[in-house]
Amino acid sequence: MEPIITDKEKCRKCYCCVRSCPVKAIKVEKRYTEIIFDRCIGCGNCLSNCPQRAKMVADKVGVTESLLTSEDKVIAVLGSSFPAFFHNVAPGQLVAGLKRIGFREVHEGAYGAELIADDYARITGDNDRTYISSHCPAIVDLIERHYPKLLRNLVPVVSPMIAMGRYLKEVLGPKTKVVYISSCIAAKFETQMTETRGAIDIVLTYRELEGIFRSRQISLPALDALPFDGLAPTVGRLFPINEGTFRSFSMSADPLDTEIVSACGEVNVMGIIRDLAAGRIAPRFADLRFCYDGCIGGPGRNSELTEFYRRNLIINHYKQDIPYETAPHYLSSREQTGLDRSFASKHARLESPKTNDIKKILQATSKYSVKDELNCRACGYRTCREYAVAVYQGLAEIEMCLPYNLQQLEEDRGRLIQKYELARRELDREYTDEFIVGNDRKTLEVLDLIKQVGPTPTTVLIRGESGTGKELTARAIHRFSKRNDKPLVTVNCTTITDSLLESELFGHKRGAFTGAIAEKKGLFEAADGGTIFLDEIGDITPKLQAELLRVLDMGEVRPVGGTTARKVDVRLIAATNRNLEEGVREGWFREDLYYRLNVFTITMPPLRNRVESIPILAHHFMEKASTKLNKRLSAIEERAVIALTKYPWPGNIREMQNVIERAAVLAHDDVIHLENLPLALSENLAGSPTADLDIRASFRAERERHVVKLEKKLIQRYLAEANGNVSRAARLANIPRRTFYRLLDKYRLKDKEVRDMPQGDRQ
Ligand SMILES: Nc1ncnc2c1ncn2[C@@H]1O[C@H](COP(=O)(O)OP(=O)(O)OP(=O)(O)O)[C@@H](O)[C@H]1O
Repeated sequence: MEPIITDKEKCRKCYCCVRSCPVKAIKVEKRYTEIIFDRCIGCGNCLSNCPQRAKMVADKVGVTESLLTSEDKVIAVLGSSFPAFFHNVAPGQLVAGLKRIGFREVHEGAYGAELIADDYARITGDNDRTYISSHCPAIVDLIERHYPKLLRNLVPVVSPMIAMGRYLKEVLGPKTKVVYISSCIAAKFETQMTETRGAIDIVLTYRELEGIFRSRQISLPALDALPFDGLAPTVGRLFPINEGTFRSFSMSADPLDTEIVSACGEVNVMGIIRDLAAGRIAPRFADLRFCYDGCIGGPGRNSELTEFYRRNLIINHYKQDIPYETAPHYLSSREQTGLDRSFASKHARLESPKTNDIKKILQATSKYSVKDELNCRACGYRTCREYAVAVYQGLAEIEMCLPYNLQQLEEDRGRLIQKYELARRELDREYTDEFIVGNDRKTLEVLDLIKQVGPTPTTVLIRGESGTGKELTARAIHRFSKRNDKPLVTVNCTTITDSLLESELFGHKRGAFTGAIAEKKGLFEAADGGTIFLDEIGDITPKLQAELLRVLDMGEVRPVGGTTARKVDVRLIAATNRNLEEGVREGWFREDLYYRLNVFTITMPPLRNRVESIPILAHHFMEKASTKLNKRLSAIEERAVIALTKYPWPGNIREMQNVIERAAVLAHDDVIHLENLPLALSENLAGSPTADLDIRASFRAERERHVVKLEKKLIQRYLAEANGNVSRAARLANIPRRTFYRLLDKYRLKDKEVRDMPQGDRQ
């Protein structure tokens, strides 16, 4: 099993591991990130930097436990940094704890540094080439996997850990099992290498060992100290701290000596390795450790302690007299141990992209020029180009680019808003689709015009005061048209600013104006095949008028910032309450557009000219209000109807609808009374000289109301008797089917069957 594992469920693809990996050994999969072990150097950065703890050390506790219960002689070796981890207990108590869990002997790994000291001094004294220390397994991996050119510069000697393993097996026999305990993750990788395999059986972290003590309920401070086994190290105990190599190997370390380079920590080490590989520097010896603060800063360190404190703990341990009980066989065998090692190139070469490949990848993430390359590092790579190379090599994904993602989201948002708007408009149409109510001559004339012009492709201009039903008429025209299965897009030209209206109607290209970060389709395109209703057309700018004329003349739209036009098939219905003729005379409305619009005009009469329809409209709005307010209103008091008919209605039908809704709210019983109407209406009625007229009007209104109710009930009854079959219901009623449909429409009795019936059947 690989030493580091990924919990795929926990990984949230935040790219922290990608960002912190010095050799980009992380592959981004669809839902998680994975380590590429051929490239990994075991530095453990991905472990320390994963906020979700999705990257974990593969647990070696289980195998250690079963080894301890076997017949084998199992020896524990404490890495030289152990005093900087187990700082609350005496070293002897730790030894006692280890023996309690079954280790036969406990050694200090620091002795391993002393084992290799002579070889180091000898080899690095030979100045035929630059030597790079090989005691840090992450450095060895770095060179073997990424800088094979420097292989010959590595000191051909094993690390202190491997030296200890080989030494112990030499002295105690090859069947002895050695468990090495340290803060180093790369050590776990090192034991698996062909060149070093067999020396150490298991590498545990200090934390894993702590876990074993906990599970066995062993409290170290409560134990009596026991002596260490084997040979006691001296200067080797200083090995884990920064520059400890020189003390442990008895080498001189003059800070002014440019022949010797000593560095620890990723940034420093990577810089030196690059310099060495490029031949920029050629010291006699480069002592390198990948972790900051040396081996006391390993990924498995005690991070509750500061570097300074950890360092002091090591120095104090070095100065202490630690009890040892050395068996005689340890005193003679040291000379025989073979401590040399070889290195091999494990360089897994990834295919390098060509300039054109990089360009294509950059373009796929909307980077068309150098200016677009933000190098923001959100993806984990230092530059957009490094990231593009990783995408090419299959290590990264296009979706990792944050600015690109944001742009995509913005585009999607734009598309969704547009879809939502269309859906909302359709829903509005579905649920508020109203029929034109009124039985006065002028309303009937309007209905006739709608029926005539509806099925034609003709542009219609609807004129009339505000609230007279212009939009209702536009909807009715669309319903009567052959396009009624396609969208009706309604736009109020005064609700958005002129510049936005243009892009709203015709769309825009990316970068057409500040904020146009993505291309957007316009409403004309959204209405393709259907109808667009431009309300308040008298208020659009001359520039927009020109564009509109172009759409009407050529049947094509040109997006803002675009050079090419797109064909659209849209029927235009426009409405205005402004005097366009005056506009033409005064120059604020283009004459050519005026003539283009004024092909078929429907003028909506103001409510004051359709007084006859007021009672029926009032009842219609009362029913609407009942449904909306969930009230059972059944009548409007006679006096109230008269007051409604006498009022001049400056706000037309909309105003009346609002008045009735307000009255419906105020009504205490199921009748709207005069008192429920606004004062302006009731006062208008008081002392009216036309009382007779009022009574006549009220009689007509009452009769109309009763007739309407009766008619509706009859239609419902016939429909029920015919089980919803309209043809049969019409036969039962002995009226033409078409008339029956008209009545169904009038009373909004469009049951499911009627709706589902093909259009032709309804004629
Ligand atoms: N003949 C009618 N029958 C039923 N309801 C009507 C009628 N005319 C208008 N309405 C209702 O009155 C309200 C105003 O109508 P509409 O929005 O069509 O008027 P408009 O002339 O387009 O107004 P504006 O000029 O302010 O845009 C709507 O709720 C509409 O349903």
